[in-house]
Amino acid sequence: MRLIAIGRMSDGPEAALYARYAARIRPRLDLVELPDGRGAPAEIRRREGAALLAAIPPGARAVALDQGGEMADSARLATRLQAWLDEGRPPCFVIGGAEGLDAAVLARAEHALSLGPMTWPHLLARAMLAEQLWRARAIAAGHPYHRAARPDSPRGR
Ligand SMILES: C[S@@+](CC[C@H](N)C(=O)[O-])C[C@H]1O[C@@H](n2cnc3c(N)ncnc32)[C@H](O)[C@@H]1O
Repeated sequence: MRLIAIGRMSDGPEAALYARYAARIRPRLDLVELPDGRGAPAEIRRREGAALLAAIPPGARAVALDQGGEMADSARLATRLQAWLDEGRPPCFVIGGAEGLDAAVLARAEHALSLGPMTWPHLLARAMLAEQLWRARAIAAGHPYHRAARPDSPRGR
């Protein structure tokens, strides 16, 4: 599996968090970091979008991380991920920069995945994705890391 993302992580807390989960994921998750674009917001999105598109291998199953994407629960993601792997087309996840993903990247993606309706910083989104991929693989393997049971919320949804 691959993760293509805008921005370079230094040795900050986001990098440590990402590394903690990414190291556990099988099949392994290769990280490709691309530099932040320069210019006005629309130009940044366009330039970063072109770089992201160029980094997606031809024929790869691109999966965009996007607020407007599917809001799968962890079990659903586990099922999806297993199906993608069984098909022999592992996902190539794509995370945008501060200006978000260009429309061309969203159009290229075969699937869009949401981490919820809130906007997350792109470096944190990487760590959250890595944790969810590790959790998804733990679910698929029957590993006790994931505990699905939770009480009904008194506030509803
Ligand atoms: C700071 S966000 C970009 C915000 C941008 N204004 C937008 O609306 O997309 C940077 C990247 O992190 C990822 N991201 C942030 N929040 C997300 C969420 N709730 N679900 C999925 N991806 C998210 C997306 O790939 C996004 O392009």
